[in-house]
Amino acid sequence: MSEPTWKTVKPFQEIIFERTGKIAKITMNRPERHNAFTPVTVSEMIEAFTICRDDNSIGVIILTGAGDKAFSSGGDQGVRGNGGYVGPDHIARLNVLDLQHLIRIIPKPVIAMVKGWSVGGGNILQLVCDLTIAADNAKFGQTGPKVGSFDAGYGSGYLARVIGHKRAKEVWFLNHFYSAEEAYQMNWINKVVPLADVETVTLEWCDEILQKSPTALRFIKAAMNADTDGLAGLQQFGGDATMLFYTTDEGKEGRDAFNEKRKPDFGQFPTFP
Ligand SMILES: CC(C)(COP(=O)(O)OP(=O)(O)OC[C@H]1O[C@@H](n2cnc3c(N)ncnc32)[C@H](O)[C@@H]1OP(=O)(O)O)[C@@H](O)C(=O)NCCC(=O)NCCSC(=O)CCC(=O)c1ccccc1C(=O)O
Repeated sequence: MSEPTWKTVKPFQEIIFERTGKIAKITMNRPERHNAFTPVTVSEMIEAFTICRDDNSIGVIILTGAGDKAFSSGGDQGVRGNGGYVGPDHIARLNVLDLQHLIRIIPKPVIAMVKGWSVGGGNILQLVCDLTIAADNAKFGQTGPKVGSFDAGYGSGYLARVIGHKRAKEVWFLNHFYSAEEAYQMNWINKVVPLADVETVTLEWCDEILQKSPTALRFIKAAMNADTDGLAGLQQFGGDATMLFYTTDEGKEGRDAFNEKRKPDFGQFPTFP
């Protein structure tokens, strides 16, 4: 595979947002803090993911951290205030929860490309991505109870679905770090590759995914989320079904009949067993 040419999509302060062809890459860019995120980092990621969601020419998204030492070490404890993390607007917030949700509902595959530390809220971001490819220097863990924090949402319930309840409690109660190989054995991640190959392999997976039907992938993602996310997941799946229905002649007949002030003729459309 030839070297990719990454082009900046939009300049940001605390992330890098690039693309090569139909592949977007969002990089948390605070390597001096092991890519710990602030409210600014998170709101920039939300903006970049939203651009990816709306851009029809982007088919798959990579989330990663700058440098080889860390994917992310979670919320920046230096800007943790009273009730959340504080940015330039002086409001304490946990906007990473909005980002987790966005990664879950964005109807395109999101791949975490993990090098080095994947810790705390950073590791939850890795968890909520659809797939994770790790370099062999990656280390995974939750530190919340050590630093006075916890994630009782995806970070607990979804983690338990992914690696099992006993393992998830071990992760949260003991706060150990796990090697990439251990994380792979626990089904926490999809693949471990040498550090030097991690981007090449991630791009190969992206290229394979891009050969597949985007609508099929969208529904597979939504269906799996519906299974784990309750009514919110079903809402997402239902929204996708409505979107498809709106593209059918039967759906359009309802709209057209209303606008033309006539009775709709739904009998003309086939039904399937
Ligand atoms: C990751 C470490 C184990 C790496 O250790 P080491 O290799 O020895 O590097 P260090 O020398 O410790 O770190 C280098 C440099 O970076 C600074 N740094 C590292 N992590 C952070 C951080 N999270 N915040 C601020 N700064 C950080 C470190 O101080 C060093 O700076 P110097 O100036 O050189 O001293 C180790 O670094 C480590 O344990 N880091 C802390 C990990 C951690 O506890 N993270 C926070 C967990 S809590 C969290 O993420 C909450 C997230 C959240 O918002 C949330 C809340 C509620 C619900 C959901 C969420 C959610 O995120 O989903």
